[in-house]
Amino acid sequence: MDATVRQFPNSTASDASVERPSREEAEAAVRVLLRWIGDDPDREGLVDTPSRVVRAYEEIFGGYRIDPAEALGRTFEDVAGYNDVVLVKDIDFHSHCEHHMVPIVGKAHVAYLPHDKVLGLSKIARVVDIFGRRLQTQEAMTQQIADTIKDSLKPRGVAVMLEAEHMCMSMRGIRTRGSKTLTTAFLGAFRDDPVAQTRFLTMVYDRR
Ligand SMILES: Nc1nc2c(ncn2[C@@H]2O[C@H](COP(=O)(O)OP(=O)(O)OP(=O)(O)O)[C@@H](O)[C@H]2O)c(=O)[nH]1
Ligand SMILES: [Zn+2]
Repeated sequence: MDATVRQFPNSTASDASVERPSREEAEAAVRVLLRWIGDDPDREGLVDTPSRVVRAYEEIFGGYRIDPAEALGRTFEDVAGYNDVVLVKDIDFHSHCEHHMVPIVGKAHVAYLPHDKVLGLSKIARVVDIFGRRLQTQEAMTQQIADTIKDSLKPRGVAVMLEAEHMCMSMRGIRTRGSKTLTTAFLGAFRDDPVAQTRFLTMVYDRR
């Protein structure tokens, strides 16, 4: 493994030191898949495809090499005593399901109740992007976003909702088109307070 590449596994159950194959090995694996689907990896249109796919994977799955807690960056305290909910909604995200490695496409809505300090707004979208660029289940991704904000910022509460279409359900398998899966994680002050949860959902669904 390239020792200069830091990796952050997507589960506490997996090992960060899992050996990383070389780029050549990864490209050879793509050639095998091209043959498996019935195409000819040596035809002109496909000769560069293995290297393109590996480069694309570096980007699409780049979230394993970024520490989400670090990405949240600095906090700000000078917000004139603002202490109410902060919601960033309609954050577009792409991920890939860990069962079929095909896309999950959706929106994330992330809110927290500050405890004296706030986050840079873009950093919330960055955390969504980092977890999205790993193999995921929607449930795990929802919980990971909430836990990262809770652990780094120590706010009074965190609420996360993801709504997404799973291409493994629309392109293949059951082939349901357009169905959406909704998942929520409510932590701290949101956890046992239906009023706070309803307020979050009202703010998310207010489309004016
Ligand atoms: N809970 C959960 N399930 C997911 C997610 N993404 C995909 N799945 C499901 O993972 C399951 C895998 O089921 P399996 O029976 O092992 O695989 P499969 O034969 O390909 O299943 P089908 O999709 O029903 O054809 C499917 O029901 C998928 O819909 C996710 O984010 N969360
Ligand atoms: Zn799937």
